[in-house]
Amino acid sequence: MKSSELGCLESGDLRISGELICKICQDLYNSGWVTGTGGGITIRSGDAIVIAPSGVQKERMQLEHLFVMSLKTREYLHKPLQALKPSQCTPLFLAAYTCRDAYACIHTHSQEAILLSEVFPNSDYFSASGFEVLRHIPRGSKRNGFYSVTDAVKIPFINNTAHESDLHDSLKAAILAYPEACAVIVRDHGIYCWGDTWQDTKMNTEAVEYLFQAYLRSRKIEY
Ligand SMILES: CSCCC(=O)C(=O)COP(=O)(O)O
Ligand SMILES: [Zn+2]
Repeated sequence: MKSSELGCLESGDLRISGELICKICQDLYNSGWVTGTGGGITIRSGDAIVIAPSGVQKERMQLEHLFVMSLKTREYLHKPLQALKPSQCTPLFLAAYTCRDAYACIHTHSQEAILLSEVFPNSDYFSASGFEVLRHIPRGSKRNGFYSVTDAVKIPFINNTAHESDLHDSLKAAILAYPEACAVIVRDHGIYCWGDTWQDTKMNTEAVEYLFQAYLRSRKIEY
């Protein structure tokens, strides 16, 4: 790959963000959260956002597969030379950027999100209290502080749709309705989780998914 074919991904913060997207997707794959091309991540650099391509094995992506879009104009500043399409998650990622001024957003296809959808078939949100990991989950943004062990976190559910992009309106409504949530659960599909930096987004995702695992295992012990 000639470096000139990378366009604005060739150097600087955008290259760093692109390399992070490829590396973090390997981490997410190893956690079982982005298998079978599902899931993904976007990272912002100023007004530009770096987006993964659609329908590819996210754990095997390289810089030359990525897209760069202007958050302001929504025009693509760079597209890969290969015939790839931007992730179907792009409209959902944009909702996290515009509604929460996020600096990154992760979409997982975790099995725990699916199991919680079954445990709470009619609830508007998932709620849990009494777990130490709550201290690692921000109240929407770390600017608002973090939950305490005795607080009850609320993470909203939205119903899944036939196409990822059809989730946009319900995801945006849930983000706005639950200002103290840093994630939304898409029933029988996965989660969208965001943060004030890429590090916070990765940590928030790990904390939320850990909470789901601990909650589900604690219920299994009850039985
Ligand atoms: C087979 S996964 C269907 C799309 C989806 O839910 C997803 O998370 C990944 O979409 P992408 O366009 O990024 O492959
Ligand atoms: Zn998905």
